[in-house]
Amino acid sequence: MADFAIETQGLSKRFRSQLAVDGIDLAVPAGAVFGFLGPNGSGKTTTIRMLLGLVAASSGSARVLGTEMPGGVGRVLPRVGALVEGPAFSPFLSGEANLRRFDAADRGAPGRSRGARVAAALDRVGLSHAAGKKVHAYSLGMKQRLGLANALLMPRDLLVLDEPTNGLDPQGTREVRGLIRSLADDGTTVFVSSHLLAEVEQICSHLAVMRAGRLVAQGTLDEFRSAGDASVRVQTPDPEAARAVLAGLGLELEQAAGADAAAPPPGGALVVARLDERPPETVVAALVAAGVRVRGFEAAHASLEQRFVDLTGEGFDVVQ
Ligand SMILES: Nc1ncnc2c1ncn2[C@@H]1O[C@H](COP(=O)(O)OP(=O)(O)OP(=O)(O)O)[C@@H](O)[C@H]1O
Repeated sequence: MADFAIETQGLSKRFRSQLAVDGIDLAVPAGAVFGFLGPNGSGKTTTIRMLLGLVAASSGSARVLGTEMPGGVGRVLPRVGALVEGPAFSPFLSGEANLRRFDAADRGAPGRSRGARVAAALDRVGLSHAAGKKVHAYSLGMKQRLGLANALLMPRDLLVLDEPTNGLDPQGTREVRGLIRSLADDGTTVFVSSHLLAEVEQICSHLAVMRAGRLVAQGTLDEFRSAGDASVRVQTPDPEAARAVLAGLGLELEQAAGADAAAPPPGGALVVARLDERPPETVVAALVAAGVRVRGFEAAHASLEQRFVDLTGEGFDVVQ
């Protein structure tokens, strides 16, 4: 198996005057749960469509499961489960009948075991109870689950999911997260796009961030977490003295979010400064040496959310 499940070089897509995807170099390690994050319109779906051979790239190259696309599409796609803009289900057939039709269209899927395969896929996405219901009576979330079940009919090496929790309620979202985790535990590489930071943060081992067609960052979740600016937060009854010590060390003081200078909390006021390269313990030592009473001390990197706002220039919907 290739080291990378997906690899692109300079992959671009132009729609008339608009460069929807602008020369991206993606590297999705085999076995990763890879979050493809970006605001609406940043080029995620267009990238996914190029990876699956649904739309031709304007320039650049893409390898999926070690095979050049779109040339290898016939060999690669049977190993890839995809959920992209919901498959075209027939509204007047039941969920089960729809899945049977999709399964029958897959030449690699043996007919004898079709019933068991369809039942297992429905069960995996929690739709067994609605198997016989016609799809036009499904809610958006149920249709989304059916799309997932379709992607899961056969064992896959790679799952490509475009906004898989779109339309799901919080319970459904949790279930899909759990499902993605269990698939990843089975060794499947999962490439999942989202505009919800909270969603990918909880399930992904790796992230890439898109902004206006460009890939602005990619790496492991841990790399993202430790890449942001760090700060120190000091809880003290001597805020003025603490500020003087921090400023004396050359650290830039920041406004403490939520701190109310007029009414310091019983534990003392919160003093926050941006940390440079020095180890945080040297800051504690300087505070103590200056006689500042330290009741609480925390050195932390900027939140992942702040990092994404910095990278994309806009906020993410972090509520889910
Ligand atoms: N077929 C098309 N013709 C013209 N422009 C398109 C086409 N498909 C996408 N675009 C444009 O390309 C840009 C990127 O769209 P894309 O759907 O890839 O973004 P996205 O990150 O998936 O956003 P969303 O989360 O809203 O789906 C958008 O400005 C979109 O309007």
